[in-house]
Amino acid sequence: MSQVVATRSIHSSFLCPNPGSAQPRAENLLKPSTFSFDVFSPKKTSKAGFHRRSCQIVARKAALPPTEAVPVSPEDEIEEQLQHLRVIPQFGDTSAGMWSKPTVRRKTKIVCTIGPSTNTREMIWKLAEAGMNVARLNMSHGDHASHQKVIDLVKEYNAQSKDNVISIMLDTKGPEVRSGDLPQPITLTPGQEFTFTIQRGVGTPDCVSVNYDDFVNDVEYGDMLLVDGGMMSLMVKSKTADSVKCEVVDGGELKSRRHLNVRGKSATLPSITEKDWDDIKFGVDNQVDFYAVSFVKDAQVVHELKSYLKSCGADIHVIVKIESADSIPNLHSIITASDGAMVARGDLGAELPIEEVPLLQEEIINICRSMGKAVIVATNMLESMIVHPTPTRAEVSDIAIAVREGSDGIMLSGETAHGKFPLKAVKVMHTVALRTEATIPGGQMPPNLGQVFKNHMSEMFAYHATMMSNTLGTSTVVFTRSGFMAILLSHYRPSGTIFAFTDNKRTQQRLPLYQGVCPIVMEFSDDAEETFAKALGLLQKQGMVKEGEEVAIVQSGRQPIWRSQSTHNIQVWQV
Ligand SMILES: Nc1ncnc2c1ncn2[C@@H]1O[C@H](COP(=O)(O)OP(=O)(O)OP(=O)(O)O)[C@@H](O)[C@H]1O
Ligand SMILES: CC(=O)C(=O)O
Repeated sequence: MSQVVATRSIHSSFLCPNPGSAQPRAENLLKPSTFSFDVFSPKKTSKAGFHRRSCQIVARKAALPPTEAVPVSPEDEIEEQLQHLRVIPQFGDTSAGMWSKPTVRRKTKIVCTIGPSTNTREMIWKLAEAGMNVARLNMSHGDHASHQKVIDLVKEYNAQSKDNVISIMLDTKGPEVRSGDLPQPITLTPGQEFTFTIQRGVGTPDCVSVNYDDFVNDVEYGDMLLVDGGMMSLMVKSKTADSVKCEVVDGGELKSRRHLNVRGKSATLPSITEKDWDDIKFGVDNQVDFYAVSFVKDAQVVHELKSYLKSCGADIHVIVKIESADSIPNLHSIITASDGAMVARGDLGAELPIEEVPLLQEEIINICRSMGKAVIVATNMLESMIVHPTPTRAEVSDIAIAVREGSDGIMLSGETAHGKFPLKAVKVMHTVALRTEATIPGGQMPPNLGQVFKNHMSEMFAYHATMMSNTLGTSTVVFTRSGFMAILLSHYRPSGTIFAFTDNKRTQQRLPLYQGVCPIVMEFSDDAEETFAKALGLLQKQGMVKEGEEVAIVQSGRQPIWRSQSTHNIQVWQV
């Protein structure tokens, strides 16, 4: 087995699948003068019989003479392995084997809103097996008892599942403005006069209550009011101290408790209402994994929530929902303060002109990718599947675009909450994402590579592990306590799966949202090699890797597990 060693540059020896402009920049940013690299090429057999045969790259801070050595040995099997990665899955592919589990093989993660169609034990199990990675609880609907039941079921699923884990995301109601209850739906016709009042309990054919006292102050003559994100629209004509008189522009059937937005304006309500704080506390008590915070307008609210969570010792990550017109000028600071963002296209397309939505989607994904934050694209992704068993072509294209743009997650709302075909919707999303991913070249780097994380050494190792696994066509195995290194690797979007081993259940629970990460909980022993061998044995037993396959093992990150404080390394092991 030949082994070629390059001694000059660690980068020039790697075959970059995407030799674009990011490469030279990456080299400059990531080439530290104070680190050295060793390659250990002899074939070794570990205690458990695995071969650590290809190479081991180790960096120690200024501890070794400044020589650099790296293997550049695309071996005979590599083309075969790359071919394997290029295999294009077909609709309904049920082939067993190393990649048969949808949740392992697909990289883009699926978020499912749980509601009346899916809140049973049977449906949670079926959704999980069909490919759900994150269960979303929408606090605009249901009560704590119904959400508690879902949380308990997801936790029960996680406890019994050997190789799959579902995160729980609690989505706050936020300062939603809604119309009041009506005894029966009202038909609104274009040109008709219709009034919204802040008086409570009004529901007649020409006037209905709104749940927000400042509504009259927030709207002005000429404003366009949208019902249900634009299903109907009304132009403001005049107002009094307690009511707003409108003319119907686009008519339809107005039902009880419908969403109201003012085109181009956000309500002057706080992003986190009293109800939201109550729901957040419910999330802390139940140790959910993520909050999706509705109608965030500035970073201040994220800081406030994070300091509350810190004060209660809660390890829950914060995803900001970008859906408010006021959030757009503050996108950078809001996303910087958060752990990720959701492109909440429903309200976003109501508060802003609808043609802005695809542009903002791309911009938000790019900002998140460049900051190493998670990003989810949400709403209407398979809307027609609420009532039909097959999607429209436009919906399929919409999923493909979100995947190509590099979203970590894609979300189903009404499709799984109250739709007729929740499982089919998940399967369509899975298949479309998988098919699209098969066409994306590996190694597409975020634009400001090397500048995001202060922990430069970990970033460099994430970069090199990605290059190495892409070149050799291997998966990556990482050992992580906080999840940091797995998230960092995901940020580099390696072609193979990132198997993230952790001894922390909370970390395992959080990682399913991240692109390409397959989290596995396992006890770590005091001996690194023994732990590596145990991890590979487990992957092999679950059919996630097969005998003879190579994997890149990364030891890096903020908190050393076995290595000494200043030593990081990448090894290639053969199963
Ligand atoms: N926990 C729940 N209990 C009951 N119904 C639910 C629940 N979650 C969602 N739904 C139903 O599924 C629909 C779609 O869910 P989604 O999360 O998209 O709600 P939404 O964005 O708040 O929509 P809407 O404006 O209709 O409330 C909701 O409108 C609601 O009818
Ligand atoms: C998801 C959500 O809240 C929206 O699209 O508005």
